[in-house]
Amino acid sequence: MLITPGNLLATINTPDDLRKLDKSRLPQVADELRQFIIDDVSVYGGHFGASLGVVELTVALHYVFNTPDDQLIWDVGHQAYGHKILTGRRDKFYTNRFYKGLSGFPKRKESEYDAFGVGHSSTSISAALGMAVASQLQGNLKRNHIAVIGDGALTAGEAFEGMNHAGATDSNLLIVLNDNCMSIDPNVGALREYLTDITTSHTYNKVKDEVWNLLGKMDKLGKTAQELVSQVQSGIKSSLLEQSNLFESLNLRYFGPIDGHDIDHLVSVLADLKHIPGPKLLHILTVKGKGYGPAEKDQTKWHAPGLFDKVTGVIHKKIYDAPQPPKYQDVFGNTLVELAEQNLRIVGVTPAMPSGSSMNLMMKAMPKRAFDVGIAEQHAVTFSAGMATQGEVVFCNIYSTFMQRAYDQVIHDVCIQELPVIFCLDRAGFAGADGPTHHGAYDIAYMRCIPNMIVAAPMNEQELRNMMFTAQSDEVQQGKRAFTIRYPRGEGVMSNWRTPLEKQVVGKGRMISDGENVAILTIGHIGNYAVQAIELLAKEGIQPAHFDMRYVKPLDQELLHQIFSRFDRVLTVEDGCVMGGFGSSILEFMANQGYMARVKRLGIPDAVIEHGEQIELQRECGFDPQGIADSVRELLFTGRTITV
Ligand SMILES: Cc1ncc(C[n+]2csc(CCOP(=O)(O)OP(=O)(O)O)c2C)c(N)n1
Ligand SMILES: CC(=O)[C@@H](O)[C@H](O)COP(=O)(O)O
Ligand SMILES: [Mg+2]
Repeated sequence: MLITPGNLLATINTPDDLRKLDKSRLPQVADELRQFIIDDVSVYGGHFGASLGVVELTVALHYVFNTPDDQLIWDVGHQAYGHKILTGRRDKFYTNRFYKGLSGFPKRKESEYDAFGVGHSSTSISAALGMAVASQLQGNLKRNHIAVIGDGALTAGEAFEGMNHAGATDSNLLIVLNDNCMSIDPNVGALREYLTDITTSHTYNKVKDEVWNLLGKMDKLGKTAQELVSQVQSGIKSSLLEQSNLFESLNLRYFGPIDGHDIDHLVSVLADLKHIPGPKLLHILTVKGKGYGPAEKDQTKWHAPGLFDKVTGVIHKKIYDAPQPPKYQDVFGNTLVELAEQNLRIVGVTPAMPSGSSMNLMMKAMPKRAFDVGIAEQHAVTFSAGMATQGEVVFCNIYSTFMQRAYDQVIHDVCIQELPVIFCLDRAGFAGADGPTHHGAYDIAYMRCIPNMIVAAPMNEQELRNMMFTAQSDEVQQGKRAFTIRYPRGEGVMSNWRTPLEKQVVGKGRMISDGENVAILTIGHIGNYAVQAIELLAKEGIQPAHFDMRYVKPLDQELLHQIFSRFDRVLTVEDGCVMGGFGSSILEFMANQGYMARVKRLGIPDAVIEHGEQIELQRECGFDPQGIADSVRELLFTGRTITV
């Protein structure tokens, strides 16, 4: 179903159409754009509040700057729906985040207006600076390079690395700081306090007024904006602006704060800034969810609300006849609180995903022992390591994809120092509609090669609880190895999941069902698909055996010896990259032990797998229940696959 645009929006197929309009018509464009986003997301889903908050900014940027020649980069990109709609993708927008449809994030392959692919936060400044420096090297001094970054994304180290470098250049870079005082959950940390102070400080507002007054007189005075700005700045040389403005201290000219919903003012300010060379930062204040009451009120819930009734603001909930399994994240959150009540040394750490990881349960129950550290995965890991040196039992929960940011910290700060930090990697496997930037594809491969690291994956909720229980036990903590537990986005399989906690033997797998001719070895939740595949095969009289290995590292060697002495056809299944993953670990075992067998490995291939529902992507990669059954048939009835 196409969403019907308003009359004016319907005439805008590219930013060129927008730029032909009189400035007085821009508020109408913004209103229609906002309505279009509400209409679309209510029916098709996706990220919501962030895009509503930057509607005016989006229109103003495309109006003032000469996109796509001017390079516009949206940090994270979850707020770029308006940008997509104005840049030729309005009629396809109903496919946003669907299998084979538009990506939910800017993507270079999708449009020339998407200057840089995003999804993970805080890359925009570095990328825009790289482009700006390249433009300089190529003699193009006119091109503008704009990074739009949120206050949440600004908490990450990479944003500061970019600003630190930018301030030492004369590159043509504009950073627009979109400050809405929110990350997904409320933004945290000293920087948030600083931005609030700067927003409310009389001194800054006075300075800001002086700058804008002068810029406003630019035409009459016949001076260049550059001259005027330096005039203002030299006038206040030793003032508070230079001494204590964080951005000024980094050599970025600071402008603002201004109202990011006043489109008229935004356009004038951006038009002025366009003529000011060098690195500069415009601080705008916006409201996440702007223009849609419920989203303004509960900004966390409306970050990505799912489908909703746009008139009543009621978010649709699926109705089931029977109790449904909980999400893995909730099993994690509840079990953590349960464990922390008994073990007073337990602490929790999340980098900016309290709701997404359900760490918010512990933050609420034990506010002093659970920490949201901002979008700062590297810091989260080293901070955890620091606490572990003092005997704290740390559960550091990071989405698998975001843990990629903190790889050095895992090796250098945790494993080399033999610190038993517990990493709970949520969203392991396909993330679904968020797509390749968010798939948790690589964690098995990147964790299992690190010394002093245990890697486990639960097949169900009970297993997750038991793995958490095991990881925090004195015996395992004293073993001085880090402990990774990976589990997927979404629901488990047990409606009655509050099972008694039982300690596991680290590195022990289990047989799920016995069979003949083929052994299926699985790791984690995907083992449930093997169970379904076996049910399908049973109808044909085929009965493979199934083993849930539980631990990728250490592998259950005893069980593997039993398996390879009985089976010469083996299928491994994982919801992670095949290269270097669980299946590879089985091949290594075979090579080391001298076993010969036909082995087929199912998992995520060496390719970028796009977005779609998890099951669609698993099907594409051949490890949905049907695909697993097909592979068993292939091992049984067709030629060789892999021989070691
Ligand atoms: C490296 C990384 N960590 C975590 C996330 C998850 N995440 C996506 S948006 C977001 C909040 C961003 O806040 P902000 O930049 O202020 O943008 P807003 O949503 O407020 O517009 C977070 C934590 C991410 N995309 N990348
Ligand atoms: C844009 C971003 O990175 C997050 O909003 C992400 O989409 C959250 O994913 P979940 O919905 O799985 O928590
Ligand atoms: Mg924000």
